[in-house]
Amino acid sequence: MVKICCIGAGYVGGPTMAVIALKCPDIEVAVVDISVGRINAWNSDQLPIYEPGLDEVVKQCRGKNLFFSTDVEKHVSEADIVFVSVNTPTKTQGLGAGKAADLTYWESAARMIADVSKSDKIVVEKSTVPVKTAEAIEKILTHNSKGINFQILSNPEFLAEGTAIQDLFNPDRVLIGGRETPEGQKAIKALRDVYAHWVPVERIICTNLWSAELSKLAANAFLAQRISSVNAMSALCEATGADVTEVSHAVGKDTRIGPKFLNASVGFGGSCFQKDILNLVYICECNGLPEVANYWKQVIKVNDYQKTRFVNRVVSSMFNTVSGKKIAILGFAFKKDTGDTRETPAIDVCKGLLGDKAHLSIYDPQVSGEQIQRDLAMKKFDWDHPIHLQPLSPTSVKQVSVVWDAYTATKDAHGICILTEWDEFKSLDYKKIYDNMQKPAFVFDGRNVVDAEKLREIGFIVYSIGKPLDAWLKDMPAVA
Ligand SMILES: NC(=O)C1=CN([C@@H]2O[C@H](COP(=O)(O)OP(=O)(O)OC[C@H]3O[C@@H](n4cnc5c(N)ncnc54)[C@H](O)[C@@H]3O)[C@@H](O)[C@H]2O)C=CC1
Ligand SMILES: O=C(O)[C@H]1O[C@H](OP(=O)(O)OP(=O)(O)OC[C@H]2O[C@@H](n3ccc(=O)[nH]c3=O)[C@H](O)[C@@H]2O)[C@H](O)[C@@H](O)[C@@H]1O
Repeated sequence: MVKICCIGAGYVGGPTMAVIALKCPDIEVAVVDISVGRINAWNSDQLPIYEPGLDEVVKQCRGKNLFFSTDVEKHVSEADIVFVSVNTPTKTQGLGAGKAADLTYWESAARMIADVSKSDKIVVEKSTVPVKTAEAIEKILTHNSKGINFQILSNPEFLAEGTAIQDLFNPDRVLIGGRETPEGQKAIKALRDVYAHWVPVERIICTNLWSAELSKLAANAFLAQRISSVNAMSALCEATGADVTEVSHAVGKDTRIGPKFLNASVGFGGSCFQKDILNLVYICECNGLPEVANYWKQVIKVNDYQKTRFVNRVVSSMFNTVSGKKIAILGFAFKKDTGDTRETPAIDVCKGLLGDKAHLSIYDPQVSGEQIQRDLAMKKFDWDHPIHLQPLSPTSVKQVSVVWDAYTATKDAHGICILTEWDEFKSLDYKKIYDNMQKPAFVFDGRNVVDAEKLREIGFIVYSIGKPLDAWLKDMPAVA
């Protein structure tokens, strides 16, 4: 029986391995992690991450051919294929701080693999890494190998949170990069055989190592660039009276452009877009390509601009101050159907409003108060280090309360900011909410989820990203 071990039981390692176990009953899969809490949660009824459909997949295989364990060394030494799916956050200190990927966790995993291995292994980069990482990993493994043969493959993951199981069941493509030697090709075939249990072979793309590594960074950069493009347009729409939804629709109808990923928003978030683009920028700079670096940097600058623009819109609309005012924040996760808050635009928007002395009442159906408090107190880039290495929850940020339903959050509020597109925000009883708010009552829809016309009929002053402005808002222009 082929044995797989995955180092890192996070958002990628957990769901990916659960699906491999489900689709490949002839393979034994062990997911290992140094975080005892995370592994305990994977072995309980309350999984450590919220992902639609994940519970069922885990329930079907756990204890049969899927195991979660903290015995990292045992499972690595027994495995034929070792996936490495550990954090690759942005460096916070030293050379390349604020841009380069921090490969500390990857390197320590590689050294451990070399230490405990007694048989040949295929080592698979699942984490997103800088192009050429495989070369460094190869060096670590071969210099410490005691004669064991390691083949390195790059097999980046393209799943999106909230749809991880769907994406894994039916991926657009699986990408496998390896050495162009007979041994490298043999390793590629072994991994292709795993995916071929359920992925049509024409969707399994095999390349050289560097193409696979770079394709992952490129894919995330292209996706984020689309959002920054539409968000840049949203500012121009507000200035001209065009409607960004109509513009996106018209642009996306061109089959060369396509309709997906053209929703204007308060900004993109999530653990990867910013981190991976910063990493790409750093690699370009290191390779003497400042023009290319600046081109991609602009995607992040526009994203920051969009968040600042939103905060300024809120403050300027409310008579240029939110000091002492209650603002309800609906949604804190970086997108719907996940409890993940890493690099969520809500952090920057909340910090911006707190900077203007607002009182925030925050509601998100999947994010705990403790997490929100930690996020609002955390330093930039700390969020993507392993949980057990993150700062313990500090004292709560005063002026912030976290509540468990939208009606409590909005009671007596002066304004509402919608920052995540949770479906439930579409069907709230906005009449009831309006009646319980201070007047004039404002809604700032950072995700274009509400029916603005209906809300205006109720009496709200409504701001929707990239849509023609209410007369009130026109009179109070926001400067980003
Ligand atoms: N979150 C996402 O949707 C996606 C993430 N990625 C990439 O996948 C990688 C992992 O991301 P996530 O799963 O989100 O991270 P995560 O933080 O959820 O999980 C990583 C896990 O690795 C563990 N770990 C770190 N060092 C370890 C070691 N030496 N031995 C054992 N366990 C160790 C940590 O304790 C943590 O539980 C990153 O490179 C990310 O860029 C790629 C595609 C999608
Ligand atoms: O490498 C990764 O981590 C992953 O990053 C993204 O996945 P994810 O961040 O989970 O979620 P997305 O659906 O891409 O959304 C990212 C952010 O963009 C925002 N977004 C998305 C689409 C859109 O049209 N507009 C928009 O503002 C979302 O609200 C969210 O804040 C990519 O979609 C995945 O392919 C990739 O594997």
